[in-house]
This record gives sequence, structure tokens and C-alpha cells, in this order.
Amino acid sequence: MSKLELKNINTTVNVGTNEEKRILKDINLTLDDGDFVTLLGTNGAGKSTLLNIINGSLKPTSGEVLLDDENLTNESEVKRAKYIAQVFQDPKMGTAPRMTVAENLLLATKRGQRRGLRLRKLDKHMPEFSRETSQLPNGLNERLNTFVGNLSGGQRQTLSFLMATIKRPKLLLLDEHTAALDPNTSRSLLELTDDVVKKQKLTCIMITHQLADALKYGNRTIILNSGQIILDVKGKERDKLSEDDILQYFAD
Ligand SMILES: Nc1ncnc2c1ncn2[C@@H]1O[C@H](COP(=O)(O)OP(=O)(O)OP(=O)(O)O)[C@@H](O)[C@H]1O
Repeated sequence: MSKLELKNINTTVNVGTNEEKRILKDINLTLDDGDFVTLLGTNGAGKSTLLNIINGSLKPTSGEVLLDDENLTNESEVKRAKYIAQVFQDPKMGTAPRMTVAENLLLATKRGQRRGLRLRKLDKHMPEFSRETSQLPNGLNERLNTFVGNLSGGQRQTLSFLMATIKRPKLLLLDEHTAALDPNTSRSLLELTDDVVKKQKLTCIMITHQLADALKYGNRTIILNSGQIILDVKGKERDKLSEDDILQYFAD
């Protein structure tokens, strides 16, 4: 089970200065187990901030974050990493460049645990990593002993995705994770994402600016505008939506 609840989330930054800005306004949202949400909104709408509130890198000014009824609001980002995995837009984030692909994968299998001398056990895991990467695009399976800093952006992003999901997270957050990739690489990572989210029955939020992808992938679409949810649809109501319908929500 993986149920995410956001209760009355408000986020204001630079409080008391003339830079004060209210980013998220009274967000109430419940994600049911297995919901795969595509999250849309104009630049600056607050999408990344919302993910930051969920992953714990930013504390809300008020409100609560609950995962499976456990109140995480005051839990650190490190503690939440045990349950919540994220892939960012920048392929350089989320992987260690001076370690090999296999070493990065080993760290990912231990997500949320204390890090000790675990790298010694690398050999034992190589067959598993070979198998895990053999189905992936970008020839990552031939790069297991390559330093991550020497991978292409597409390979590195595929690795980031595998690291986020190799140990099943309760919640997967994707912040425009294919936006920096060429069209073909982006497509194969999106297809892989869809496949893994369905197979592992993950609860997932994926930020995208591609309207077609927002409707094609997932089971639920949410639009954020000036820090508020202005559309939240799933099921038949969502099936009826066209890209043009969605565009209306972007009009000023
Ligand atoms: N720590 C901060 N200090 C000041 N302003 C911030 C901070 N974090 C976010 N903002 C501002 O809050 C607004 C929302 O930012 P956020 O990154 O969440 O938007 P977004 O919807 O993800 O946008 P994009 O589509 O451009 O990635 C923006 O105007 C941003 O500049």
C-alpha cells in the first residue's frame, strides 16, 4: 500500500522580506495506491516546489505530508529517502560520477540503510545488475564497469531511473526526467517508466510539459496554476480530455 496525503499545504519563501512569495496555496491532495499522476502547469506554477515538499528538501510553512498514514512533515529528506525516490531533469543529479555504474546500483539497492563497507559485496550482485540492465535502452548493460561521469546523458538518466526503482519505493517522483534528452532517448525512457510503474504498481508523480505525454501516460492528470490545483482528473473524465482542453487551463 502507498497512499500519499497532502493536507492544507502552504509554502511561502523569504518570509518577512520584500522577496516574500507565496508559492503553494492550501494544497489538499490524496494519491491512492498505484496512482500514476502526470503533473502539468506553467513555469513557476509550483510543481517542483510541490515535489520538494513531498521529498522533504523543503518544509511547508503550514500543513502536513502523510505517507501510508505516517506523518512525515517533520522527517528529514534522508529519512524520507527510504520510501521516496526521485529522478530529476538534470542527468548529473542522483548518480555519483566517480563511481562505476555497478557501484551506483549497489548503493541504490541499499537506499535508506546505513552505508558501510558494502561495496565489497559488489561481485555477488553483478549477475543481478547484468540482468536488470539487459532490458534497458542505451546499452547500459555494457557499461557496468564504466565510471558514471563517462556516460552519455541518456545512459546516465536511464541509470538514475533504475537506481530510483531497483529497490521498490513507496513513492516515485519524476521532475521532467526526460526533458534534457533527445527525442528517441526521451521516448524510450518514458516507455520504460510506464512499464516499470505498471509492473511494480508504483504510486508516482511525473512532471511534464508535454501535453500528449500527460494524457498518454498515467491514470490521473493534475494541473497546478499559481500554487493551486485547478484540475485533477482520472478515469472517464480524463479519457475525454484532449490536448486542446488542457491548453484552456494554461490561458491567462
Ligand atoms: N527557495 C525559493 N526562493 C524564492 N523563490 C522560489 C524558491 N523556490 C521556488 N521559488 C519560486 O517559486 C515559483 C515556483 O517555482 P517552481 O520551481 O516550483 O515552479 P515550477 O512549476 O516547477 O516551474 P518550472 O516549470 O519552470 O520548472 C517560481 O516563481 C520560483 O522562482
